[in-house]
Amino acid sequence: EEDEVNRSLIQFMTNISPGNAGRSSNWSMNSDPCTDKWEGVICDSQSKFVRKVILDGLNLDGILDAESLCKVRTLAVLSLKNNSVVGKLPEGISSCKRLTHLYASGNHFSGELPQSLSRLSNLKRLNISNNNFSGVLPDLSRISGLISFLAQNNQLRGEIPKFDFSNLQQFNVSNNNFSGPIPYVDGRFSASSFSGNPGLCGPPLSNTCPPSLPSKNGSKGFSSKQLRIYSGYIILGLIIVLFVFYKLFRKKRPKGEKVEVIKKGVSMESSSNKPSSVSSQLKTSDNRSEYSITSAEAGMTSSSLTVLSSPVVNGLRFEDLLRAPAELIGRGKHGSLYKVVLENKMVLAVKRIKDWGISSQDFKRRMQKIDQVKHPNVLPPLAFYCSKQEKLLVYEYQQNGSLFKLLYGTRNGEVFEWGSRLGVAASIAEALAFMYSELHDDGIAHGNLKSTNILLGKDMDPCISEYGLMVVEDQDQQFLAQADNLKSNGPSGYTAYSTFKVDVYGFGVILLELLTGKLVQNSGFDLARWVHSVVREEWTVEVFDKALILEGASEERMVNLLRVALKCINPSPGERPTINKVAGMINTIKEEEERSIVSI
Ligand SMILES: Nc1ncnc2c1ncn2[C@@H]1O[C@H](COP(=O)(O)OP(=O)(O)OP(=O)(O)O)[C@@H](O)[C@H]1O
Repeated sequence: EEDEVNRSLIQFMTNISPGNAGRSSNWSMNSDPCTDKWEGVICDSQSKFVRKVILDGLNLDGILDAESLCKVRTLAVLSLKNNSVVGKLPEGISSCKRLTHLYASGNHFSGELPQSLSRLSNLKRLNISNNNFSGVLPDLSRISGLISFLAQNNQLRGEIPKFDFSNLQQFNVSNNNFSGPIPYVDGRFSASSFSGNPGLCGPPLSNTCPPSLPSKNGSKGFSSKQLRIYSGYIILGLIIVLFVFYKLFRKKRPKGEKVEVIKKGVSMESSSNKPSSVSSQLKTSDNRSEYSITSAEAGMTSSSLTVLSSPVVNGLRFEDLLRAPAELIGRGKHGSLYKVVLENKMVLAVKRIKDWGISSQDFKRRMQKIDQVKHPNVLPPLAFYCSKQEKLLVYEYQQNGSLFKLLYGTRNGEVFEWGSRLGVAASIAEALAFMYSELHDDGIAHGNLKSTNILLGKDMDPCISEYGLMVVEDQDQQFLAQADNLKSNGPSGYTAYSTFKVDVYGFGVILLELLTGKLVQNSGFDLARWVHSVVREEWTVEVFDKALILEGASEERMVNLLRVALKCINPSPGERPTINKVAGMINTIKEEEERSIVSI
């Protein structure tokens, strides 16, 4: 494999300097790029893996052969500043999956940027300024970790993608042919980042955008906002009519009959005789079920669905949920999860909670409390339904799956590299610290923290789901029993306090999973014990995920994170650090990591 790296690098060099201009002298097949210190090649501290290729200002006048270069799978930094490289930035650049820094400024690159560029999910800095690039930009806003994008002095056109400007430290697209409104830049960038694009408008430039054209299928002069308002009235009217019908209708029904939602194979706990008015229409295919309910019941039940503050599902009604096709996608200890596709194509995840002895009032209060605390890395509940028999929670469905799947599923050749893992750990810890600071007095912790409950958002940002839905997992039963004893004659809320400590344990297990890539089945205990036993022998790389070692991740920082994990899974809850402390420790590691990368 080493030979392959040598051959690939030399092939790359041959293509980028066909006339031998500026070719570094000591690249040859019978030497080693790391130990023989090839000019422009920088390796990891143990001289095992090529990390950076830096060939600035060498009059290179060939093409960028990404296919060869990207065979060096450990490459993180490519810098070709101020040469005369020609041709396109090739589609194959996306095979350099670990690339964090790509500097191509000051060359003669031309043509469109490849769409595949947006798949370089680990990219932090991208500089393509001072070239002849043309065409529209790929959707680089998908790269969530991007902190610098410099593209000034090209001939790029089209609209500027909706970057998350709050994450960007550097941004410049001046002197191109971009057009249309500038996305909201959060006051972070000035006109100079956008100037020299005659078609661009809106702040921070001083020209205002022309009013947008009315839509073609002209709704007789209604704006979409007006339309929404009017349709809201119509829906409200319908609900009132339904309600009146329901009142009239109910008088004729025998007393005591309960309305029930019946789903495939899962009949409701409360009564076994199905009321005649409920038809249960079930599809036979596995895992698919359809709820069905008569309009009279729909009229009644709609009043019990509480839609929370998120604007995403404005006007959602219980009937909408019942009518939509629902697919069972998980049946856990605490209930089942359905994927529900609404008529308007919106996809929801509906959690049906099993056996939770909480009163409706307490449940409501709890959900409303949680709804008031918002953090970008915590999936907010959109709505909940609560009756004696049934507790449902509605979330937005997350297409990108869970951390569990990312770690253990088939990865399609995607790498989940060290920097991203560290980022995930830091984001979750920070989000938890924030939630706790807001919800501590109410004693609402997560309660069921594990990698299936860490979902990945659109930009692969981690998102904690099912916050506050559960009370406490098993592993601390002993401690909880003690806590309960204390509680009966001690300060109230002690159990709640312990729930936060249980979360810290759960978080520690997630850290272990990130570090080892090993499966923690249901208990989490085996992995913890195994790690302890390996670590007792001596600090060793045995425990770490092979992929991390191969990538050349810093052993020192992995060990530091392992130390944090071990503190979190301390068998005695009182000894575990607070999540604030944990977040602080992880951030320190992350800062060290970032310093080590940026220092080129
Ligand atoms: N909002 C969502 N969008 C997409 N997938 C989700 C969503 N919520 C959960 N999932 C995924 O669906 C699967 C089933 O979820 P469920 O919550 O039933 O399982 P669990 O977390 O293992 O069990 P439990 O929470 O009951 O202990 C999990 O793999 C989870 O990652």
